[in-house]
Amino acid sequence: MMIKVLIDEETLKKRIKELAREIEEYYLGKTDTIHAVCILKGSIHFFSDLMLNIRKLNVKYSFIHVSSYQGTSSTGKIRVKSWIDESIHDEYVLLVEDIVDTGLTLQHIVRYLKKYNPRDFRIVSLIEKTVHDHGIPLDFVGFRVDDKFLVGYGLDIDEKYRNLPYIGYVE
Ligand SMILES: O=P(O)(O)OC[C@H]1O[C@H](OP(=O)(O)OP(=O)(O)O)[C@H](O)[C@@H]1O
Ligand SMILES: Nc1nc2[nH]cnc2c(=O)[nH]1
Repeated sequence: MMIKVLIDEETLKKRIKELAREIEEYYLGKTDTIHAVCILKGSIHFFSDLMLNIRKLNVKYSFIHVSSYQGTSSTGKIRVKSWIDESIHDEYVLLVEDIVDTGLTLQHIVRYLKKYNPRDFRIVSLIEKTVHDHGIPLDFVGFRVDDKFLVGYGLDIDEKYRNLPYIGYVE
């Protein structure tokens, strides 16, 4: 399969630093500690790089593992492989997602996380696809991309390409 570079390593790094500043700006004056929730597996690299750039806040980490894609299409069914406990109750929660496409994954996660009654609930996504009206208000977005199936920097096709250091698309 031919992979073309869409967002190179340097552009990713630069934008993630900017996102970290935007996120710090939002929380400073409200709280000194946030609770970041990483959605595995796709968000692993984004989560790690973003958190290493947040310098002005204490950050608690939690991890959720869900999946719904087979090949390049959503099965429409969200499989929850691992979940978190109620420790986000009354906390400033930042949900960290790599990509929002149909929005099904986030809709599911947000619905259940809100039952724990966090004090504040924000979402950051590295990429927002603009083809679907996914209907989820995203607080911080790295890049907006049209209808391409992306790989790399955590994103896969059947578990391949996650370790590419850039974001590419299949021709
Ligand atoms: O908005 P949606 O259409 O629901 O798509 C977005 C989700 O799809 C991918 O996860 P995937 O199911 O491939 O699992 P993975 O993160 O483990 O690769 C991606 O990491 C998002 O979580
Ligand atoms: N790898 C990958 N997973 C996705 N899940 C939803 N959209 C995408 C995409 O473009 N690439």
